[in-house]
Amino acid sequence: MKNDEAKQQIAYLGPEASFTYLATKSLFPSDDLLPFSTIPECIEAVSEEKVNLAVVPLENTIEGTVPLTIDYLYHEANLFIVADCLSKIQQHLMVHKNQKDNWEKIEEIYSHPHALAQCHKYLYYRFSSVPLNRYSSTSAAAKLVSENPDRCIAAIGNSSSAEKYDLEIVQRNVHDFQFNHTRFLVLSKKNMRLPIEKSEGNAKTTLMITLPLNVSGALHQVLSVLAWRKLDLSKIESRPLKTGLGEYFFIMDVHADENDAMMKGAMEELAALGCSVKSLGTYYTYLTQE
Ligand SMILES: O=C(O)C(=O)C[C@]1(C(=O)O)C=C[C@@H](O)C=C1
Repeated sequence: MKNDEAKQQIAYLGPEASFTYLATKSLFPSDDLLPFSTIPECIEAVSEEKVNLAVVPLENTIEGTVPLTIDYLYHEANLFIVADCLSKIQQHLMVHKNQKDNWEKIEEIYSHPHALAQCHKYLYYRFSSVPLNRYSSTSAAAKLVSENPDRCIAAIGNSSSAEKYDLEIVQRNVHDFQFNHTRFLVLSKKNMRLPIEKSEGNAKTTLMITLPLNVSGALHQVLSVLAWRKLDLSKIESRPLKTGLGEYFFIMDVHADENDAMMKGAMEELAALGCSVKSLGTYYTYLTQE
């Protein structure tokens, strides 16, 4: 990412060597990267202007949405997406070097819940009686293992965290499906676009839409508004409004600029139909190295 001004402060889900760190480092190689322990803390840091930007995971090809990110963006924060990026995810099983000959007798496994879920089949068939402990990130799990040389415990995470925390990788690529990618968002308080050197495809806009309650065919109307304008959707997902069962909001990615005449018209028409529509901004996808 080009950066002509002074160094920016970028929040990420830490500690160092998490998947989010690797994505952040690849996007902002010469900025100040600040680790936070949870996704909400990253989002709040940028909302409270303690940092310029935050990088958070949004969705994964195996496990789907990271609900905390979407829900926090809808219910708690007022931020814009200024770029997104796709990273290849390879999960490895790692132990303390003192335990490398005992790894088949592991007593507990730690990792981020999304990472554990990406390795569900492997863990189920190989370590069915071993407790799986959800931890704040894959790198936090690796750090925990490094701080407990006498315990026969393992972490699941990437090879950078094995290197950083001096662990032994005992099984490589334990994720259940080979095509494993996570999409990360770069969030800002300002609605702007980051200048990106290696971007892929056209601009994309993320919309959060709430339908009028109890109107039959409301979702069909929303889709029609986009369809007749030939606005291409690449994602649609519903999440609970948290107001009652059966009440949802929708997050949609539309392949168009929010300033295009067709998008402006669509947003006006959606509002006229009684929907509440919020644009999280127009941005480009950055390609990280495979
Ligand atoms: O735990 C990490 O290393 C993270 O950066 C979080 C996270 C996630 O929330 O999805 C990021 C990418 C992988 O999909 C697994 C975990």
